[in-house]
Amino acid sequence: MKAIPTVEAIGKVIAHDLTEIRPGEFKGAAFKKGHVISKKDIEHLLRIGKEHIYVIELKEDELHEDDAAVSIGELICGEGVYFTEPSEGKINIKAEYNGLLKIDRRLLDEVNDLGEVCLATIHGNVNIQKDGLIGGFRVIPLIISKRKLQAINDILSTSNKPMLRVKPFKQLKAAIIVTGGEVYRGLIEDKFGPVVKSKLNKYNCEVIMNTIVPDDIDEIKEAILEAKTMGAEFIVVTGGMSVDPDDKTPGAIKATGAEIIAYGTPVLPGSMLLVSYLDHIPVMGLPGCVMFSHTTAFDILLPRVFAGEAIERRDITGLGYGGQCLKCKECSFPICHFGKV
Ligand SMILES: Nc1nc2c(c(=O)[nH]1)N[C@H]1C(S)=C(S)[C@@H](COP(=O)(O)OP(=O)(O)OC[C@H]3O[C@@H](n4cnc5c(N)ncnc54)[C@H](O)[C@@H]3O)O[C@H]1N2
Ligand code: MOO
Repeated sequence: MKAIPTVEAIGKVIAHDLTEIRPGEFKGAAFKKGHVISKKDIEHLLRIGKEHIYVIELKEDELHEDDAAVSIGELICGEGVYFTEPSEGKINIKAEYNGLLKIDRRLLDEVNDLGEVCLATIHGNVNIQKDGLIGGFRVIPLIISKRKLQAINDILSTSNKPMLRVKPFKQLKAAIIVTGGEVYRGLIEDKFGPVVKSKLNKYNCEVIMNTIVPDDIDEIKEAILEAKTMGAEFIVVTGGMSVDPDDKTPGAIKATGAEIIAYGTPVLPGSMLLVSYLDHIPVMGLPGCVMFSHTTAFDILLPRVFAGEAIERRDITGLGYGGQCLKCKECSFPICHFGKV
């Protein structure tokens, strides 16, 4: 810190907040610590009685916190991610459009581990809305060494993908196949199809087939294969997922030749969910709880399906940590721990 005449301070960084009081009108910081003094500020500074001020002198290899935040924002924000103007050294990081938020956790941890920086985010793999807040970045001190910026750059260059990205959702054609003899015979009204449809509609999805079949392996299998022939890019089969003799859905999905990624997910509700791929088309078996519960394993996986991600076994088995829904009175998912790993 160094005291200099105010008239010589253009381009210098103010070392602490400077208070202005205009009786009956205003009391507060006229200039914040860290502010870079411009020509138009000089008159204002003199008006509040500052003929000399303490400034921080940036050395050749140092950066002001605002400049550091902008430089790092440019390094970490990839496709579909933008950041706001720095304010008090902090940028907010937001989504350019709706999509699946991807965060490289290793890069995030390594950057924070450097010290003197703070990069905080929400969890990844969630459906993020346009302009939704992804996180914030600031450097901890008022000035930071350019070497730190280089170190961050070095960490980020160990990956061929940016740390933060938003994958746009695809407009998939979907098929809903409702199983259950009681529904097929009209003993009860189908309540499952509409629940699934409304969940798919949130992703601008076109439902090209919506059919009801009895608990019969061949009929369910044929319906799945027909959906594929019709051009379905996502096939959902409801009901018949547990252990009763009439529960035929897992067997029927298998009989189509689909590769079963997981039958059973460590998620409650949603434990009996099945994820498979039939020639790269995701085919899911949905247990009764998806109709009954507000939020289940199905909601956790949907954004990934619509972003075109291939779901692997480890993606499913890793859901146990954070896989218990607390069934809050008002569901705030995805703004909760559910489905976050
Ligand atoms: N012994 C065990 N029993 C159950 C287990 C288990 O692990 N061991 N898991 C439970 C869990 S978890 C769930 S979830 C359900 C899964 O049920 P299913 O997917 O087999 O559902 P269904 O038996 O087909 O139906 C259950 C219930 O829901 C009604 N239903 C089904 N489809 C429709 C529809 N389209 N519209 C209206 N209502 C529908 C159906 O009539 C039944 O009442 O299994 C537990 N059991
Ligand atoms: O598939 Mo069930 O949730 O766990 O109710």
